[in-house]
Amino acid sequence: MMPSTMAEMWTTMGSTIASFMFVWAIVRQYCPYELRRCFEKYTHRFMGYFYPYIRISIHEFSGDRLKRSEAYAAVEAYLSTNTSKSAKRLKAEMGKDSRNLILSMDEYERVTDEFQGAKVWWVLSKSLSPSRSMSMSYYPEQEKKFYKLTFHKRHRDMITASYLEHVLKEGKEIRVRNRQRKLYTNSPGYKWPSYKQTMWSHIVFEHPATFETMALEPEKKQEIIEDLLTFSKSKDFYARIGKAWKRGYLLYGPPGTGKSTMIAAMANLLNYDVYDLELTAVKDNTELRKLLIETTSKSIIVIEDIDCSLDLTGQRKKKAEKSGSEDESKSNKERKEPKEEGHSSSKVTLSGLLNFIDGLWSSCGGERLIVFTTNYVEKLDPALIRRGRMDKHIELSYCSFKGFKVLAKNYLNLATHEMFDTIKRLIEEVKITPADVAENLMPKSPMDDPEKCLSNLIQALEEAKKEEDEAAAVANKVAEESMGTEPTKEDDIQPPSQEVNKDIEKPDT
Ligand SMILES: Nc1ncnc2c1ncn2[C@@H]1O[C@H](COP(=O)(O)OP(=O)(O)OP(=O)(O)O)[C@@H](O)[C@H]1O
Ligand SMILES: [Mg+2]
Repeated sequence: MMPSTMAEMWTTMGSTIASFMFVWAIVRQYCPYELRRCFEKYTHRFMGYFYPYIRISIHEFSGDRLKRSEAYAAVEAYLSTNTSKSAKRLKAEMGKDSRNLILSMDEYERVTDEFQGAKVWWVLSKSLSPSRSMSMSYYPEQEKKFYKLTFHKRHRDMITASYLEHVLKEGKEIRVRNRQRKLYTNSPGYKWPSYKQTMWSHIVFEHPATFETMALEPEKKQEIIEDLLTFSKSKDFYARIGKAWKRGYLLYGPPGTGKSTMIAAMANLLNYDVYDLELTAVKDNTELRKLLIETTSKSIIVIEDIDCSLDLTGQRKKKAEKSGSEDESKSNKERKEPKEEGHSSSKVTLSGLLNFIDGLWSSCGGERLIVFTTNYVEKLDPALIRRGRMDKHIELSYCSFKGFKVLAKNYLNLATHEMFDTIKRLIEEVKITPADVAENLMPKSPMDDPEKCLSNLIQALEEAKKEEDEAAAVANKVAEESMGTEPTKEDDIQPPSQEVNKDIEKPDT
């Protein structure tokens, strides 16, 4: 019987579609994967003739399977704030600073959104990867999640041109606002290949360091802050000059001068994640590249003690053999020596590392800082730290009086004090690291008042000065004696103990 009115025609069509949907739901539940795919294909073709709606899917992992899709993450964030208010089943995840819960729609939940008068529907769906039907599959079985956007075909142009752009833009902004920053590390226990398993493990990044609390010359501090902020706002500039949007920082100086602290301050200033890359745990250059691909935008990739991580200088082994006995005499305050055990397990080469920093892959993923730290800047291969790779070299050195004042404000809440004059005189004569100053300013018992802490510091400075003077006197005496008698035997001259800390060793020739 032919439908007599428009209303009847729509009803008939509606019930046909509903029947198809019902059959499809059964097929989806019980049929093998191949059969289901085939059924889906022909159903979609058939429905395409009658169905006035268009569907767009945004998958969590794209075909390359390497990286979570940015579009998916942006849609997820957009829906978490904009539309999940109308959803009835929600997922809750911990938000920024572990203070609030972020709600987002649960699987198969459907929400409605409106844009410029058009109604659209979002559903979070999932399908099974083919491996479920292939028992010999290489990859473990996986669920593939995707968002489905449905809208009427008359809105096609508007949705594809404006609405999707609006969703992505807003979603990205929400992600930056809400995201809990993370500290990642490359886990040695990771087994490759495993489908979609990330090579990084992470915890929440909660380091409290800021540039404000760092003991540093104010001008230097300001220069670094401006450099970082300029970088973070220079997307268009980098695009215009045809350069990947990344910047390399080399932080060098003796132990305890604030290199690691500065990395935390950088991350806090820019609101970036931190990837702490342990090079010795990276098997080879290929694995290094995979690690790089998995890092996200707005992040700092850190390689601490770069000179210890790999045989990057070509002089490392020779040095280690030669300086065996010297090392024993050095205090543990001195600079770290290379970790020999790392060399045997890691086959990462200098060229692999250079590629990591500025090869073709390094431009994937956007806004990134690469930071190296070292105690031995002269030992590094010049190719590794040349400008363009490590764009900014920052020396962190012993504590100045201005640096001390920052620490006194942080630790004792003192802007000025009569004992400051004595400290100023001593600190200008003695080489003391900010870490040592900080340690002396730290109250050791609840009874310790600021005066007690300041006098602890003065005592430490006086002792250090005495040691320096004695060491200098011994060195002078030895020098005088050797000049007066035998030809100079440089090996016999012991440098003053503080000087050992301070000077960066010259590379072997
Ligand atoms: N410039 C600084 N400003 C404020 N605090 C500092 C500074 N330098 C060091 N400190 C304090 O000393 C401690 C050690 O500093 P940090 O770990 O940053 O030194 P480092 O230069 O990374 O040393 P290493 O070369 O041994 O890794 C920090 O916890 C911090 O409290
Ligand atoms: Mg450090």
